[in-house]
Formats: sequence, C-alpha cells, structure tokens
Amino acid sequence: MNSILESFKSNPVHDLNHIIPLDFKTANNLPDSHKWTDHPIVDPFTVGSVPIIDLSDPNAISLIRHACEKWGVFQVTNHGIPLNLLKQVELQTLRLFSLPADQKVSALRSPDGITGYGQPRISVFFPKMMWSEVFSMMGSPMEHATKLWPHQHDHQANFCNIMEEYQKEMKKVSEKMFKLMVESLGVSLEEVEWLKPTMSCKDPQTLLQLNSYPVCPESDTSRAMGFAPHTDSSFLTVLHQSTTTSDLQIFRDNIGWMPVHPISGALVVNVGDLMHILSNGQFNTVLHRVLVNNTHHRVSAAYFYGPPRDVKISPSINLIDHDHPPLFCPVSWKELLDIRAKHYNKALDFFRNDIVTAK
Ligand SMILES: C=C1C[C@]23C[C@@]1(O)CC[C@H]2[C@@]12CCC[C@@](C)(C(=O)O1)[C@H]2[C@@H]3C(=O)O
Ligand SMILES: O=C(O)CCC(=O)C(=O)O
Ligand SMILES: [Fe+2]
Repeated sequence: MNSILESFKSNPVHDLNHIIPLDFKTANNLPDSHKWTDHPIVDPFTVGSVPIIDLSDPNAISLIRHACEKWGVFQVTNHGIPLNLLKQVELQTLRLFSLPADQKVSALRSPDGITGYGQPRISVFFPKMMWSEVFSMMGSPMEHATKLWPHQHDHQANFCNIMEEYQKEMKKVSEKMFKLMVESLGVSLEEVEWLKPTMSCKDPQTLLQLNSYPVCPESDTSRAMGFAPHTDSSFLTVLHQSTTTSDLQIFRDNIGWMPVHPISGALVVNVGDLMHILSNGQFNTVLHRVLVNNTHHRVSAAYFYGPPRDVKISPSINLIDHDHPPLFCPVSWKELLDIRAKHYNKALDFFRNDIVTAK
C-alpha cells in the first residue's frame, strides 16, 4: 500500500526528544536547546507583498498562474469558508494547546505515526528545537480527543465536530484551488482523472495540522525559531493563521525572507513540491518558516492536499515538448516522503531527470 501513512511507519522518529515538546507554560527563558543563530528579517516595504486573490475576480485564473510562478504562495479571499468556522477552529486550537503539558502528552504522536500531539516532524533535521507544538489529524480526531479531555465528553464532541467540518470544507476549497491551478497551466482536467466523481476510490490524501507558537519569554525573539525553513511536499497547502502577528515568512530568490501579513478571513495557499513536479517546474514550491514573538500566542491550521495513494505524479504531458523536456520522473507522495525522511529539502533532486543522485 503506497500511502503516506506507510512512509511514516518505515521512517520512525527514534528519539522521543524530537517528539515531546517543551512544557512552554513553565519555561521562563529560552533554553539553550531552543536558541538558534540570528536570522535577519528583510524590510517588507521595499520588496512588494504576497499576492491577494479574490476568487470572484474574473481574472482569478491568470492571477493564480502568475502568483504560483513568481511567488509559490498567495492569499485568497471569497473562498466560501464561513468566517465563523475559521473562528471556531482557532478557538479550539487555542484551547487544545492551553491544556497542561501532561494532558497533551497523553495524545502523543507515536514514533512511526502521523497523527496526534508533538513537535513538528522536521525537528529531527535540526540541532536546535523549535518554539512550537503541533497536533495532526486525518479524519476524525476522536481517538486523541478522548485522551485530551478524558472527562469532558461535550468537549471531545465539540472539538471533533468542528475539526471534521473544517476538513470537509478544506477538502472542497483545496480541490477548487487545485483545479484552478491546473487549469491556469493549460493542462486538461482529464489528465488528473482521480478528480472525476466516478473515481471515488481514488480519494486525495490529506492531513490537517494545528500549529501552536507560544509566547516567547525572551525579549530578543530572533534567537528562537517557530517553524524551521521547509517546503511542503503536498500539491498545495491551505493555511489559516491567527491575525495577531506577522510571523510567517517566505523566501524569495535574490530578495530574502519576507512576511505573509495575516488578513482577517483570508487563507494562505502554498504551492508544494508535487505541484512543482506536475507543472514541470513552472510553479515554484515555496520555502517558508515561522518566527516567534513575545506578546501573542500564535496559532495556525495547515491543510495538506495531495494525490491518492499509488498515484504517481509526473510533469503534465501538455507542458512537455522538444524545448521543454520533463524535468522530473514519476513519483508518488509516499516515495517523495520516504526520500524527504532521509534527505529533507534536497529530496526533489532525487527525482530530477538532469541530476543523478544516489537514493
Ligand atoms: C501530509 C504530510 C505533509 C507533511 C508530511 C505529512 O505526511 C505529515 C506532516 C506534514 C508536515 C507538516 C509540517 C511541515 C512538513 C514539512 C513536516 O515536516 O510535516 C509537512 C510534511 C510535508 O509537507 O512533507
Ligand atoms: O504556522 C504557519 O504559519 C505555517 C506552518 C507550516 O508551514 C506548516 O504547518 O507546514
Ligand atoms: Fe509548511
């Protein structure tokens, strides 16, 4: 079974120190284990800002194409997700991460698991720990909710209902964004046949991850890292971020790091590695990171949208000709994750036709 769950089983995290987060509530300074070297911030006013696309704009498709090519990220408005649901997700997220540490640890992600509470998966690639904690789910989070709130059945049910409803809405909006991106490339939807209603066994693989960045106790927050630089491996990621601070940043070649300022009600859409492959390198998989602040507890909800199990992604035949040979060989999401588990952000090179790399 070529699914992303299998990838986690075959690449377990051996060191519990990379799964169990710090007890942020009791930390009154930034421990050495969490001190990173300085990472300078670029002045946002000199370099433009991440495109904002209104989905009801008649030019939305060409704006999406431009944003995916030049930025690899954009913010969408008029996406159809009820604002009240976004608020509810944010409140439930704050509530979950405000629980005592031992209660959160009772729902710990297992070393070879994908769902539950813990540190970001990429922690194993860095010598320093991140100032963050995450909770991931695929479908109903009930199994974990019963551990988080063992005596509060109402709360378990509330949490699960909101998260399930949110995943349903995210699936719809991700599918919409995926179709718009594919269409904007001039690629026929026939090619991505698993989107057809008749192919119900070919469901996309998805994951919802709630991220928490507690208030940093140090005044010089530049020594802490909320989420280390990475690209997402999915086709695309739809992110809801709390509006309190501008800690999410993207990296642009020849410019540097720049912020993705939160806009109330808007969703951030990241192009991921698999979309970079499908577009034969035309769409840019965006490198991003999260800083921390010393005033607000920041939360976000990231929905990763990828192909069904066993489906191999390769550059679209519509984008290939004599002058544009396929840059990548076919790869499933699981195969990409297997290589990322060992080689992290260098993984894409392993599937490039013009680079021979030993796996
Ligand atoms: C669906 C997935 C995307 C992800 C790997 C995973 O299988 C589960 C965790 C996801 C996540 C979330 C934070 C950033 C990221 C790079 C990570 O380490 O874990 C992504 C993974 C990814 O995009 O490869
Ligand atoms: O918290 C954020 O804004 C981004 C989190 C992120 O990049 C991720 O979950 O992959
Ligand atoms: Fe990400």
